[in-house]
Amino acid sequence: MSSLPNGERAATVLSAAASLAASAMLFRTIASDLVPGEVYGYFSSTLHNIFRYLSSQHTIIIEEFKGNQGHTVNELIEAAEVYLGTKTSPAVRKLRVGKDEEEKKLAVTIDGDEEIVDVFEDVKVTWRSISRQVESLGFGNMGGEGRTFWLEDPDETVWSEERSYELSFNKKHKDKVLNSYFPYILERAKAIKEESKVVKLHAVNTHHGCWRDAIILDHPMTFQTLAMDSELKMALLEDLDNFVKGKAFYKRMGKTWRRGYLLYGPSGTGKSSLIAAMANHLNYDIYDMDLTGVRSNDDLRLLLLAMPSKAILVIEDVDCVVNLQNQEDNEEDREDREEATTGEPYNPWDEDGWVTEDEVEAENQVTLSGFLNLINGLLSCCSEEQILVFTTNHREQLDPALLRPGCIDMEIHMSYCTMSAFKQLAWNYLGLYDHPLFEQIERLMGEVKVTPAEVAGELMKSKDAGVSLQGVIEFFHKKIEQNEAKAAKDNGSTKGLENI
Ligand SMILES: Nc1ncnc2c1ncn2[C@@H]1O[C@H](COP(=O)(O)OP(=O)(O)OP(=O)(O)O)[C@@H](O)[C@H]1O
Repeated sequence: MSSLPNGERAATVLSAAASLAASAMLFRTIASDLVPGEVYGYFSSTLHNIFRYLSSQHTIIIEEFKGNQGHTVNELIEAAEVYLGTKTSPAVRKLRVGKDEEEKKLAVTIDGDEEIVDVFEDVKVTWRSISRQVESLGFGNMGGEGRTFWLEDPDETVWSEERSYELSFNKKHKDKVLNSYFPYILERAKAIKEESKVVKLHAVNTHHGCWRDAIILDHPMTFQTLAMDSELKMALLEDLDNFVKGKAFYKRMGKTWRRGYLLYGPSGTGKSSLIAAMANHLNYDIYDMDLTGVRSNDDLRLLLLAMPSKAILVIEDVDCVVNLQNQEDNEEDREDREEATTGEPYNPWDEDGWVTEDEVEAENQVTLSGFLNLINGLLSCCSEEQILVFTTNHREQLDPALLRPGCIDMEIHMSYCTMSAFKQLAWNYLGLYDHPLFEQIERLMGEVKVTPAEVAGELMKSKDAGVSLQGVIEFFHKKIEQNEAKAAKDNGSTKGLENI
């Protein structure tokens, strides 16, 4: 046992440690001074390889940028960030949280130097996030997609953060990690982003023949709140879900991964509401195309090509596009008219042998058959996972070409309000399952047709269930009276005609 007092003993220990460190440094300096560089390098890399060989672990590094210039953001690092954001544990001390307007949920990512353990098919993978400050000349990076920026002065230097991930796992699983785990992460990250994305509505910019900047579709309608025949609703939901899962099926059949629906029924029966419910259910954006506003087949082609997958193309009131349906007949009429005016056979060529401007314009006009040819030809090879929805209030006026399978695969009749639809509306607006006045309403519903929109309008007038339902009953009576008055008037005018 030392007989030195405590203070002196500590001083002795410190001075011994200092001299040991100094000796180690001196030894390293002498070794690197005396041993030639190549030999020193050879030994150190051999030692490193021996350690690597002896270790059962394999390490993969995922860097933020890839490519020769190192300016292309690595897709895998972004996918890893999204994926690891769902794998955080209380042990992770630092997280980055953000949300942009186009996301429904918060985006969580790990920040700084952190470690996360993930298990994939019994393979334990340890992730380490590394962030380091790098000096860059002429361009800067603020981290993340598209955040590389060029500086005005190319000689200016900025410091920016560069992220990377280091994964380690048992080396016997190297193939599994490369061939199954990474593709799984890419898929999962895509799905996580899809779940979080908000639904948007795109409309055509008729001046420029392109899609306008989209707006967020904040439509509350869902299949839970939509009032329609419950069997039809179930059938449609099943059809949509089968479509989403049908990639392999469509590929096997050699068919384009696309499904067409026709929604028909009177105004106010919920066709637009159903489209919103479909978009919310699938989380697909809506591309609302007014075909009469599309100037030419060329514009139409570009618009269709610009539509991504997971999209719903909506052509509303397709019966009103009557000119479009008859455009080919109109074309013949135009030629006949010109022949009658000029008294000469119709000639599409000018005196220099060029096709006239009128002719070019007429040729380029959008027609229904042109539209159908485009979606069956061009779209079928350039797109997938798209839904076409046509709506009409007058199914009987549609061109039979449109109703052929391959264009419209399922027809959905949106009918006047039925009792089951009424109950759904009463639940939506008043939170009612049942009420003594329902019986009277059911009886009246057998006497007169009302649309769900009309019923919804009445139910909205009061929060008091009794007052609101009484309002619906009065509405029914008024409608019956109006119908009777109209029938009497029509009857009167027919009798009048008979007497002539
Ligand atoms: N089936 C329904 N379920 C729930 N609400 C409905 C339904 N039908 C109509 N409504 C209500 O009525 C409003 C108008 O309906 P919607 O625009 O969907 O009808 P529509 O058939 O598309 O009419 P239009 O043919 O005139 O475009 C909706 O915003 C909704 O509040």
